[in-house]
Amino acid sequence: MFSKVLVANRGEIAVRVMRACRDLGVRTVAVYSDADKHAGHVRYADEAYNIGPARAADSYLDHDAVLEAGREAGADAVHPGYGFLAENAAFARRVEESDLTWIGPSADAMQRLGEKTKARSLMQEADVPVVPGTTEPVDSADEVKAIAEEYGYPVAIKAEGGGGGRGLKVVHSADEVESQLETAQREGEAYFDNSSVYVEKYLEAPRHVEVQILADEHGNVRHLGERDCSLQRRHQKVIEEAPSPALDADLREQIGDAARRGVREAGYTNAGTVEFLVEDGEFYFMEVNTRIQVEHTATEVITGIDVVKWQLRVAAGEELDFDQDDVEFDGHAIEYRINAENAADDFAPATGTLETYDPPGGIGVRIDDAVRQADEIGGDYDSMIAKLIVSAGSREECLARSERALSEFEIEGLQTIIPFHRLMVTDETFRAGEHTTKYLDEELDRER
Ligand SMILES: Nc1ncc2cc(-c3cccc4ccccc34)c(N3CC[C@@H](N)C3)nc2n1
Ligand SMILES: [Ca+2]
Repeated sequence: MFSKVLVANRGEIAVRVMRACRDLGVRTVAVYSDADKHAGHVRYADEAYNIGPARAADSYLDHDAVLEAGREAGADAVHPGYGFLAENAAFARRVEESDLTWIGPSADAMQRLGEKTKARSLMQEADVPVVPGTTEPVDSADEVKAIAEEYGYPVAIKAEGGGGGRGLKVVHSADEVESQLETAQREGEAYFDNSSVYVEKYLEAPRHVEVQILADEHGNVRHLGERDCSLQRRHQKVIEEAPSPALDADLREQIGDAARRGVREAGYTNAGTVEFLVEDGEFYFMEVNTRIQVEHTATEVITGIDVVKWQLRVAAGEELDFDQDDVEFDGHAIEYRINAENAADDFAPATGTLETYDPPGGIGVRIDDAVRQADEIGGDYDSMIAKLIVSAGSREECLARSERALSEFEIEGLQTIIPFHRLMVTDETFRAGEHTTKYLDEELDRER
C-alpha cells in the first residue's frame, strides 16, 4: 500500500479521496491554487502545495505543476478525482512514466474508451447492445442519411472526442443533415481537437442508467449495480439514485453482466462507469466514464462497498476480495447535488459567503463536502459545494427522509438549489420514478 498519495483535485472529491487514504493509514498531499489557500481540502490534508493562480489551466490542469508537487512531497501515487485531469490520457501516461502510480485505469484503456467509435465497436465485440448507428466516423451527408433511412429520424450526430452531452447534434430531417454535420465537425475540431463524428439513432426520451464497475489487475471484474441519472438539466446531473426505478430484476442482471463483459473486453482496470440509455425495456451502450464519478456515493451507501478505497487498493496491486454474488443491494439511495446556483434564475452560478452552513444529520443521511461556515464561495470553479446522500429501506421511505433532510439543510448568504430539491421531492412524476432525461429541460421551460 502507498505511504503517501497526492490528490490532484479540490473540493468535496479531494476530501473524499483523502478520507479513503486515512482509512488505509496513507498520508495525504493536497494541491491548491491561490484562490484555495484556505480551502477545506487543504485544511484536511497532511501537507499542501501551491500549484499556481486561480485559473484552472494554470493550476489544477497544469501537468508540470501537479507532478512537481508530487515530486516535492515524495508522494508514491496520484489520485485525480473527477473533472480536471481525471480523464486526461496524456497526463495519466506522464504519471505512469514518472515514478508515481496513477490511481485509475491505464492510459491505454482510457485512450481506447475515450474514442467513442472505438468504444462502440469494442462493446459490440463483447455482445453489448449499442445504440443503432455507425462504429466508424462518417464524413458525408449521405452516410448520415443512410442511417436515418434505416432507423428513422431523428438521428444524433456525435463528436468522437465528445461525451457528457457535449458534441451532440440532433437531426430531425434530411434537409438539416448537411448543416448539422458541418457544425458537428467544426465544433469537434474546436472543442475536442478531433473533427471525427459518428451517427446514432436518437432515442427520444430515454433513461440514463449507468453501471459502477470495479476491476483489479488480476482479471477480476465486478459490477456494483446501477445508478439512474435521468434527472439532468442541459446535460448536468442534478439528482442521482441507486437502484434505478426503471429496471426490473431481469434487466438489472442483463445490464450488469453487459457492463462487466464490455469492461473486460476493453482491458479496463480500477473504478469506471458504463453509461447506458434505457428505453422500452431495452438498454444500449452509450459511453464509459474512466474515472470516479460524483454520484459514486449512492452506490457505496446501498452496497456498503467503499469504491474509492478499492481504487487505492487496486492501484497498489491488491485483488478484489469479493465475488459478484457477494455484492448485495440494501435499500435505496438518492444523491442531491448542492450547487451554488440560483434555480429561479435559470440555475445561474451564485457566489457569496456561507454565513450559515448547517447540514442535516441523522440515520440515512450522508454529507460529502469541503466547506464550513464563513467560507467564501467564489466563481472560479464548479458550482457544486456539497452532496446530500439520503438512504432508506425503500424508495418511498428515501423520499420521505429526503424531505426531512432537505428541510434541515440550512444555508444562508449564498443562493443554492436546495429550494429546487425541496420542490423536486414533492413532484409526482419524480416521486413515481417516471421522469426521463427530457423531464427537467421541458418541465422547467414549461413552468417558465
Ligand atoms: N443516440 C442517442 N439518443 C439519445 C441520447 C440521449 C442522451 C441524453 C442522456 C441524458 C440526458 C440528456 C439530455 C438531453 C439530451 C440528451 C441526453 C445522450 N447523451 C450523450 C451524452 C450523455 N451525457 C447524454 N445521448 C443520446 N444518444
Ligand atoms: Ca459521460
